[in-house]
Amino acid sequence: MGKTRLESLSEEQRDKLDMFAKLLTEHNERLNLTRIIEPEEIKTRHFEDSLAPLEMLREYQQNTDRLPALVDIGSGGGFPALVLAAVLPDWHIVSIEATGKKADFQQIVVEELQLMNAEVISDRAEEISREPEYRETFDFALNRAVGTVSLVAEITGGLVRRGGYFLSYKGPKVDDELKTGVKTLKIMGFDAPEQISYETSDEEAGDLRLVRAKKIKKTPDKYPREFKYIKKKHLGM
Ligand SMILES: C[S@@+](CC[C@H](N)C(=O)[O-])C[C@H]1O[C@@H](n2cnc3c(N)ncnc32)[C@H](O)[C@@H]1O
Repeated sequence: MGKTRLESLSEEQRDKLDMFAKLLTEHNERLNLTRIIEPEEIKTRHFEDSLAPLEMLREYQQNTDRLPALVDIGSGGGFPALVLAAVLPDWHIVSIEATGKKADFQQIVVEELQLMNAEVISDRAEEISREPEYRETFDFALNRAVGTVSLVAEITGGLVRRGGYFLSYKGPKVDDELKTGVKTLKIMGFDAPEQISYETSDEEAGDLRLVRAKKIKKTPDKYPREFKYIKKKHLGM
């Protein structure tokens, strides 16, 4: 394999990620942020994995004359949102996390790493998705390990501007999820999704894929529904 995504970062960016790993280890026992605690695993399974769309995001940035914005929902201990914020200083990065103590930890990371481009919101993504301030404003809406494509598409679809993208970090089970997910994405205003395989230097990581769909139409105002309805019956089922 050529240079890993981590090796291609600047020394300053790698120092920030080292500081992030230290904070994660220090706070993990009290907050139960992650089961991944070995330093090498934090590097590959959290940092390198979070950086999977880095080239795609850089390319998108080169083709826009605005400062781009990205939202990550259900970011837990800050993945992928704050890793991307540490290496993409020109992007405005919003991290939405429902559990208050995890969002508080992320705020500590933002302050310690001086991530001026990052904003942490302690709330449910479907609530923020209905807010006019955020509705249809993001170039990318990301999610990793939050729920099925259908569930996250309804929760985040309304946050994406036309021409922007839905992006989900997934594994081989996604083929099954996409049976309903494709329909949900269409209802939310997206084109048919594509799958992009990627690797990290963790040889046991298995089959890793990014699912990406482009927003081509405005999301109908009635979505997302309240969470109890989303959970009861996925859109597109
Ligand atoms: C399994 S963790 C994944 C954390 C992180 N994305 C990662 O990959 O390490 C899922 C997180 O999503 C959060 N979450 C679940 N539903 C959410 C929602 N509707 N809005 C915001 N956060 C949500 C949970 O609180 C939890 O921290």
